[in-house]
Amino acid sequence: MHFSGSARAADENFDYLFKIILIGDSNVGKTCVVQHFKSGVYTETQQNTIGVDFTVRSLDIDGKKVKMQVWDTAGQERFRTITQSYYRSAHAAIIAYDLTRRSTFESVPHWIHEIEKYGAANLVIMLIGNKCDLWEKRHVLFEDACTLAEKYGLLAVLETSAKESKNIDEVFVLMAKELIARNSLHLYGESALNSLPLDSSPVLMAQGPSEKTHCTC
Ligand SMILES: Nc1nc2c(ncn2[C@@H]2O[C@H](COP(=O)(O)OP(=O)(O)OP(=O)(O)O)[C@@H](O)[C@H]2O)c(=O)[nH]1
Ligand SMILES: [Mg+2]
Repeated sequence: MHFSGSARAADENFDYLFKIILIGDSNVGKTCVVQHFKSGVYTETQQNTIGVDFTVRSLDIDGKKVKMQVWDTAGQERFRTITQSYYRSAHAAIIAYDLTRRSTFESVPHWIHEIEKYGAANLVIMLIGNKCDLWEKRHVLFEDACTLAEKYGLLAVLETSAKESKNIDEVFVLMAKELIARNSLHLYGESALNSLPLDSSPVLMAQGPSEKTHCTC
């Protein structure tokens, strides 16, 4: 198990700390997504993750410092018992599939059941379809992902590309905003309800924030 995050003293000042677990089948690109989020860099070949890797990046959301602690888990079956032990203390989960491999999308309900089994109640769940740069090899329609997200009450579906820098920061910013909103609700009770959107349907982003229904990447 590797721990790649550093906890320097300067990093200890923050308004919010959120722990996010990143799950999904092996080779869907979880590590590439996290590395891009951390450093803005895409590295072509990754080693399969062993156990769980730990990454931290702070975001500025409306003037608040939000520390995002991301647990990049191994998708390989043999590490399941290790990764399952991380669900309990996560605030949110991101499930990744590879939109060029249908089987990785068909595994998504399995990953949702894992969250229900091992995670805290009402964990925020987001779905990402990675490798949208390979649109010619697409085997999962964005519409199918939206249907699944609605069925399971997920927060959002975004199609991403770690390779071509598409929607990576958007995933984590959207998650941070949702967690801040929920945290405010917890702290301030019903008055905070007024600041939340009433529509609970998933946020759907095929590529950019302005394109909500189809993928052109
Ligand atoms: N074309 C393309 N390839 C990608 C993208 N993201 C990752 N890959 C490639 O997909 C392969 C798997 O990426 P990883 O990030 O190691 O996959 P993982 O989900 O972390 O796999 P495990 O650690 O085994 O769970 C690598 O060869 C990457 O270069 C992407 O956005 N586009
Ligand atoms: Mg990995």
